Amino acid sequence: MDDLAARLTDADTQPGDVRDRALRPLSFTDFRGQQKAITNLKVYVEAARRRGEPLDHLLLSGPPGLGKTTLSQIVARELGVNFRSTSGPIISKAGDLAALLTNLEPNDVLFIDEIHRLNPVVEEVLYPAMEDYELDLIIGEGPAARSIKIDLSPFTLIGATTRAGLLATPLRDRFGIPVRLEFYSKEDLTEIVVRAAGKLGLNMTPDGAAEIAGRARGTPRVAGRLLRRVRDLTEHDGVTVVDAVAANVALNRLGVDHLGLDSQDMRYLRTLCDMFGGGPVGVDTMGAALAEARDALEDVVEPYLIQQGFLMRTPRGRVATPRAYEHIGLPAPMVVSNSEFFGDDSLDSGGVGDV
Ligand SMILES: Nc1ncnc2c1ncn2[C@@H]1O[C@H](COP(=O)(O)OP(=O)(O)OP(=O)(O)O)[C@@H](O)[C@H]1O
Ligand SMILES: [Mg+2]
Repeated sequence: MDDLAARLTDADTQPGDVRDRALRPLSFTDFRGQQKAITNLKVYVEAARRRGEPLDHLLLSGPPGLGKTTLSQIVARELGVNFRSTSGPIISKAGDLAALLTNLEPNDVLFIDEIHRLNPVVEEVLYPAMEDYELDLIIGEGPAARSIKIDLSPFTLIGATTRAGLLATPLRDRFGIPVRLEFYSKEDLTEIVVRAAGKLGLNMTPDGAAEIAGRARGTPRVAGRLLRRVRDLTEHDGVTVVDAVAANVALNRLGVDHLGLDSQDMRYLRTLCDMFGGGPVGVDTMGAALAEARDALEDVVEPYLIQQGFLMRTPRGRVATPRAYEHIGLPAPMVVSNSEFFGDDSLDSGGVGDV
């Protein structure tokens, strides 16, 4: 396969994405989608600002590229406070966190990205800080060790995570405002693309934007990346107005089909349906057939195929759905019984190595 890490359709951030910063919405008004979450957040932010108090601690969770970092910056800006940013794996010692916290001004936002990757020792320090704006630190070692308390300015912690399930319960419970970001509708993504095209100075029709939105896997980061590539290709071809036809031509050249599947996805589905009769087949076998690591398939290729109903993970291995056959233009096999899909009860995932 081509380099999985450099896929156009990958929701995770890539080195080229730094240019996206120019496209970042800077206010609630600029931010499209996530209607429910935004409506509530606006009310809380407004209330906190009016009272001159810090906003309650906010936990943003959801898949990569949906706007957690963007939204955190917007919240700080709308609150009119400083935005200090760090990330779970960077804070290795309690002292590092203490330094960050003691440098905050009243009501500032401290943003901790990938908060599920905080060191447990650091996490312990965070609890009293979040609850009472107090630091409990142990200075020294052995008999000379003593504990000291330091008062902190009131602040708002914004945690972001793609894996909310990995957060320790005591930490999760200390966030007054949990917000889960959802995949974007095609309509919202279309608006996002229209706006971003405007910022890039690209003459794009709403139809053209909708073509990109439909293939962006519900993810603004992917939409932005596709938009930039479409701009490159159409500019090169001397296209002055990017309408649906022009966008379509460019996207097909990029190898992203109308459902957002790229050549790697198609190769996965063809291998599963053609070579292995639609499964069930173990993921290690799929990995060997495609010359890919199991992890890469599980984390990078399969989630979107499952979400789109092309693939099922069963105790006996991967199984293609009729929709997968339809999409790659092969006749689906006759009826497959339930037991074939779900395997035997005794074959629980623990018992089968290659699932
Ligand atoms: N609602 C939105 N409207 C417009 N652009 C958006 C929106 N949400 C995200 N974006 C754009 O998508 C890109 C990715 O957003 P962001 O970095 O905030 O995602 P994230 O959830 O923090 O991802 P990760 O989990 O990888 O940290 C950014 O370039 C941002 O400008
Ligand atoms: Mg982020």
